[in-house]
Amino acid sequence: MASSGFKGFEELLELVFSLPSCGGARAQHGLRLLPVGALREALEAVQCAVVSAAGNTAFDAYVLSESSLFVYPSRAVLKTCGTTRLLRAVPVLLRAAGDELGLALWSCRYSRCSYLFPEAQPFPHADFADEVRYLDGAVPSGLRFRRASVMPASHRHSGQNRWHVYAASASDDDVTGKDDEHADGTPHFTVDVCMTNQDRALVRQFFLTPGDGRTSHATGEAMTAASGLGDVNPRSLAFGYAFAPCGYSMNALDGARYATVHVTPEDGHSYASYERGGDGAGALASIGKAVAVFWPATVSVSVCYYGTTATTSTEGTPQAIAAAWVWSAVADAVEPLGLACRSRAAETFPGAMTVTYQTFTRTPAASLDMIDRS
Ligand SMILES: C[S@@+](CC[C@H](N)C(=O)[O-])C[C@H]1O[C@@H](n2cnc3c(N)ncnc32)[C@H](O)[C@@H]1O
Repeated sequence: MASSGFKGFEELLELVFSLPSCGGARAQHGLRLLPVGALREALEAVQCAVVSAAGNTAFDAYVLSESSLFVYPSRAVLKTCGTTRLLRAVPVLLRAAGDELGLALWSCRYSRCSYLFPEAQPFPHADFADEVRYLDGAVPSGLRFRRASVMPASHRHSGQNRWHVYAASASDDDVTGKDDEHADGTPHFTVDVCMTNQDRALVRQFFLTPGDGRTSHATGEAMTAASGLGDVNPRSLAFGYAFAPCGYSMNALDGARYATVHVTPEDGHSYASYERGGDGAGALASIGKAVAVFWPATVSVSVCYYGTTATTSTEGTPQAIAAAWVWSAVADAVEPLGLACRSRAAETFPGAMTVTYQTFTRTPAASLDMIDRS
């Protein structure tokens, strides 16, 4: 943990592998067949550990001491925070997937917001240029389409949060056909919400009560229900975990869709994140509910989606969705909570991936009464 407090914004890594086309267990279960020892080695390199695990027919979900890991047959999504070294997992996972399962990397995506305490980060995380160099050296040369960017391109003011994205792909076409989530036609869409300066009374719910003799899982479950987080994605099965003396992490599973929430409630550097991967409409609709749980003074929302499969025309054919449509859907979810959009950006990356980024701050006229908690 950073000496100046928990660092807030997490970093997110998504690795997508090509599954064998010949059928069999490796094609069906892919990365889910990785030995426990390989996952442990990757997490040791990152300097975090599993505190809780769950799974369904589509994927495995792990709550970590520092955030979360999701393992699908062809995809690993690793989110970490604090002073972990997320990128150290890349060579370990690539080697294990190749040696143990014969799987080759198809695409890599890394993203993060500006750090609250960049000086507390270990190499290569203190500087985005170092992170990009590290990733360029770690991913196979066959991923020849590569791009790194910081959004928005220019600062409006010092201290403005910006979204850092690196993507590398074996193809410049839409990669979603490689993704197990698409086997059932579900489009690939990830929403990342970062919230700071939450309402103090609301985040007090994520402190343990002195003398509470329950387990971290039981208290986490109670926090999920009491905070309203359990209603954000009501169809999903949520696994909450309470840290001592405060802090909360939760993974939720709903078919091939995941959601994850991480809360640092300490005064002075309070932070919460909400991420949901899966279908576009459901993910966008859930943003407002997640923000309402924390009522933060500042919010940033990043949406990542793949070009041609995110929506369907009236004729039933896939069509690209415009970044402007995503901006407007995000604003419709967040602005009724008394937050106003301060900046927005959109860029395309290898693999026909589009990333949008918007920042919002609470308006002077906003009040908690604007939130419908029914
Ligand atoms: C739930 S994690 C979420 C991290 C979040 N992504 C961040 O960077 O702020 C952090 C919260 O759990 C608390 N915590 C307590 N023990 C912890 C531990 N062993 N590892 C990580 N966090 C711990 C921290 O004080 C903090 O409030």
